[in-house]
Amino acid sequence: MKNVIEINKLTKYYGRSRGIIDVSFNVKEGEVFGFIGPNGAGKSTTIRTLLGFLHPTSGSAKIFDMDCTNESHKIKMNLGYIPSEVNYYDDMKIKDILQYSAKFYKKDCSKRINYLSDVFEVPLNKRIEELSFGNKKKVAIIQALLHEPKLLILDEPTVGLDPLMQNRFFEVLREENKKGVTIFFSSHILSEVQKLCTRVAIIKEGKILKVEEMEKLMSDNFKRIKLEFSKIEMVDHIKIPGMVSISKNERFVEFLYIGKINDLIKQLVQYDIENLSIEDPSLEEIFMHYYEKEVG
Ligand SMILES: Nc1ncnc2c1ncn2[C@@H]1O[C@H](COP(=O)(O)OP(=O)(O)OP(=O)(O)O)[C@@H](O)[C@H]1O
Repeated sequence: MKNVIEINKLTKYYGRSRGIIDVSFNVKEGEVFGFIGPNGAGKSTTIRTLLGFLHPTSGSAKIFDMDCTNESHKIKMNLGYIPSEVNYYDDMKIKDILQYSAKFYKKDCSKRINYLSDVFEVPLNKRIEELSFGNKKKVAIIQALLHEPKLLILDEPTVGLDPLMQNRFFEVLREENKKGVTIFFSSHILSEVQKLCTRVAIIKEGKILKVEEMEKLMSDNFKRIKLEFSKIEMVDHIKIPGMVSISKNERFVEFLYIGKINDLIKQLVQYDIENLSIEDPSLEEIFMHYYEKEVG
């Protein structure tokens, strides 16, 4: 499978302050790739460099094998971008904004505009100033999709959408992905990333901490263990190497376990346990774990 996005040692300094340092990863054709990190980690800097809005200090970024700085215009013919914040001229009608956008791609997008405005219930004849924040976001979504791009770069795309519209948006993304569209999905909402993405990059303080298949990230990581003891006194005696984030409540103990399940079971036989459950943690927990590990 060929790479749609190739980022190689990408570094961006804003004057003396760090944006991103030595960021390298690839996104393959047809992937739904998640990009996650805490505030100020460098997600927007990476995205803005991909879009040609920022020039890198060093390193390179390519989309469709074209340089993101020098060939941005050509790249954009096949790229759809949803920004986290949307700004439009207030007095323009939605249909005029969308038709104006469509002209850039030199193709007739009217059918697609009508289809998408039906899906997202966008009133094409209204002016921007009449719209709520969420409805403006929907206009940005249509704008990103109207020319049927091969790559979608999404920066916090669901912020402002109500749950119904979020679901519709995900349905549309799945449809697009089935048609072969590659999706680069940057989000703070980790449950969304977990639901949608097949691979994920974690960025922190400008550097990539990990690039991993979602399934592997979820299964190779720690597990969430829940134990129920027969007697409340036993709860205080539980001590197993590899247990972290422990919480105790009456006869119940919950913790995250890092290590081999076999080793855990060997340790558990010494306790009188009534019930046991082993679950995969959420992406949120994994993310917090990486974050805490780095900080601590
Ligand atoms: N225009 C700028 N001038 C100076 N520093 C900047 C500028 N834009 C971003 N930075 C710095 O670059 C670093 C990365 O910021 P960036 O906006 O890329 O992070 P982010 O991961 O998108 O954060 P958030 O999730 O809060 O949007 C931060 O330390 C930020 O302060």
